[in-house]
Amino acid sequence: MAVAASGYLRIGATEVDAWMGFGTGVLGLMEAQRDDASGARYLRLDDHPFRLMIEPAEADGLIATGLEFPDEDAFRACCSALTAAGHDIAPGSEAEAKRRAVTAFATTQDPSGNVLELYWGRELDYTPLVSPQGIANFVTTYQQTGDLGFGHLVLPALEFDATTDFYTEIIGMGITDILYPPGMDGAKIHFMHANNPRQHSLALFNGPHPLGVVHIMVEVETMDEVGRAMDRAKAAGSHFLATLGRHINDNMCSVYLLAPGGIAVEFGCEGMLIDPETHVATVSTEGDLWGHEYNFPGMND
Ligand SMILES: Cc1ccc(O)c(O)c1CC[C@@H]1C(=O)CC[C@]2(C)C(=O)CC[C@@H]12
Ligand SMILES: [Fe+2]
Repeated sequence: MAVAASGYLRIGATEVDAWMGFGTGVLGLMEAQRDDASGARYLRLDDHPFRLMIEPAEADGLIATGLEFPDEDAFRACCSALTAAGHDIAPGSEAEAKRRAVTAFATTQDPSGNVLELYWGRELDYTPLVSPQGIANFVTTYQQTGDLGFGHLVLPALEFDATTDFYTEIIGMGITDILYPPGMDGAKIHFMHANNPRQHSLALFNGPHPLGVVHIMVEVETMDEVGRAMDRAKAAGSHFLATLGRHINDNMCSVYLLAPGGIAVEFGCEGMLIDPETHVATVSTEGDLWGHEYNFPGMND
């Protein structure tokens, strides 16, 4: 029943071209050409046909998170467990599955209302990944073969305890660590891993977020690629949501940028891996070894 990875994100954008310009020009992701009459555009990080789907929308924000299951049995078992626990779940049509390049998927919501697409059987893209910014590799695999997923995301979870139980008991994630961020009274973050070594694939924050996602993260192999992305972000006039810093829990050295429309994107390197089978959850009272000075829009006005 354990989920394999955070596979893809569907992002709604009021200005799709601007998002694509940021995705390719600043983040260095590759645009994937796919037949799509809806005006959606696609970004690749690896051999998955896309990891980010950027869709024209009335409002900016996260539309859905695609969670990958290892096979049909695991996918069906999770769907059955959701139904048994009283959650609404809607099967995706064949055409909708084709658009996502998956064999089958089903849509549901976690108890805080975050939309999830559970899927299995992705059709891979064999054409070489060519980053428009010359990034050799995004970190989505380990030991050549294992899938680490696209990166990670943090979802708002007002129903914090019920949502945590939903991911650990039904989706099959494990708690990696729990953070009480210093200076944020009552704030709590649950970092959770899927059945792969990425330290966290999905985290829950016990507050609201107008965009439906607190941030998303993509990882590169070297500090130089983080630095080069910072130069491109500066040249493009992107807002830096946080300065360069290194997290304690996953050792990630990263910077946070704002994409057009406002979604925060963490861009980092050197993320630590864990053994999902044997990992023991810990509790942190600090988020950073150094850096990550936040500058939320309007904070210093
Ligand atoms: C603390 C931490 C560890 C690993 C991560 O990948 C990571 O993103 C974080 C920071 C999480 C978190 C956030 O996303 C938005 C703003 C937050 C709530 C803060 O203001 C402190 C912690 C931050
Ligand atoms: Fe993060």
